[in-house]
Amino acid sequence: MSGKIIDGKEIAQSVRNTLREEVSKLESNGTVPGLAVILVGDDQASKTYVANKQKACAEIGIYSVLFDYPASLSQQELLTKIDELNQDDAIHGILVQLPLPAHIQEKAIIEAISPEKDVDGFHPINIGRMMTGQDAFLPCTPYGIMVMLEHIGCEIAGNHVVVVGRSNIVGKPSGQLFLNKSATVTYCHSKTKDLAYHTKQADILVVAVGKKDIITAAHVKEGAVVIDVGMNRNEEGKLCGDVSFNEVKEVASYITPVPKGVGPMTIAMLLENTVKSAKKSIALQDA
Ligand SMILES: Nc1nc2c(c(=O)[nH]1)N[C@@H](CN(C=O)c1ccc(C(=O)N[C@@H](CCC(=O)O)C(=O)O)cc1)CN2
Repeated sequence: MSGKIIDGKEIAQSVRNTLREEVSKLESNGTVPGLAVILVGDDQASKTYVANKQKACAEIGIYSVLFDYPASLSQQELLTKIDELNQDDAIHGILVQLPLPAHIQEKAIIEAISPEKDVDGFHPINIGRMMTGQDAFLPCTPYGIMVMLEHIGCEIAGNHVVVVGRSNIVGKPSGQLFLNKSATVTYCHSKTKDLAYHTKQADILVVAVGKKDIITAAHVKEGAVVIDVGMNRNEEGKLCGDVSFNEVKEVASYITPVPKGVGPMTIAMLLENTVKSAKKSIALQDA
């Protein structure tokens, strides 16, 4: 079997096309969705992601404003800016690009963002809402994975999903979203004994570890759907995921590539959350 490649770039484009129409309707009713993007420090990859997020906003008519700070910014200065943005009616979403410099506590920053503007879906209130099946801003990468699977018509209920990785922004919430859709979910991590035993049970395998080639063909059941969230560089400096793509695609029924797989979906879902927040703010004004 040779797996079909899930084209994240194409699916993200179709999400953006739908959003462009929604933004134009909002605009004609006097609301321009607004996103504040906060970048602290000089991390090159973060600069690229932030630039891509702003470009995607511009393409569909979302107003975005960048606050680009040096790594020396204090935690208090950042908290003050977030407080100001929480109160700014032109801003519907606030995004603080991660990782932050070591002297700034990620938890304190995430918790300072109003849950109603938390378009990254990282605030404990949104995580709690997601866990209890309430309406919430969903974390963009896990949300993007669900949209990709829906796009290919992948059955979730009753299927066994194995998530490799337990980060707060990808692994843990991905498993929860699958559970919400009635999958049987197993989490694997650095202390898991016999990783291949578990991953071979997966109908859907999600890999978010950040280690090149951690998943090979020997880890994958014939016909499984494989979602690679890894973002690594190989010996030649080229982007690659956590999955040995060339060999696993021969075993999987579907597989996401890196690049042009999950990454573009992360940005598309950020736009989706920002538009959702703008719509909610209008509903609140009208109530
Ligand atoms: N505040 C946040 N910080 C971080 C998040 C997040 O969702 N919110 N996720 C990651 C980084 N990330 C988004 O910020 C992200 C990573 C990768 C891509 C992407 O489109 N990748 C491309 C390749 C890009 C390249 O050439 O370097 C692809 O896969 O095709 C988008 C977003 C950590 N921080």
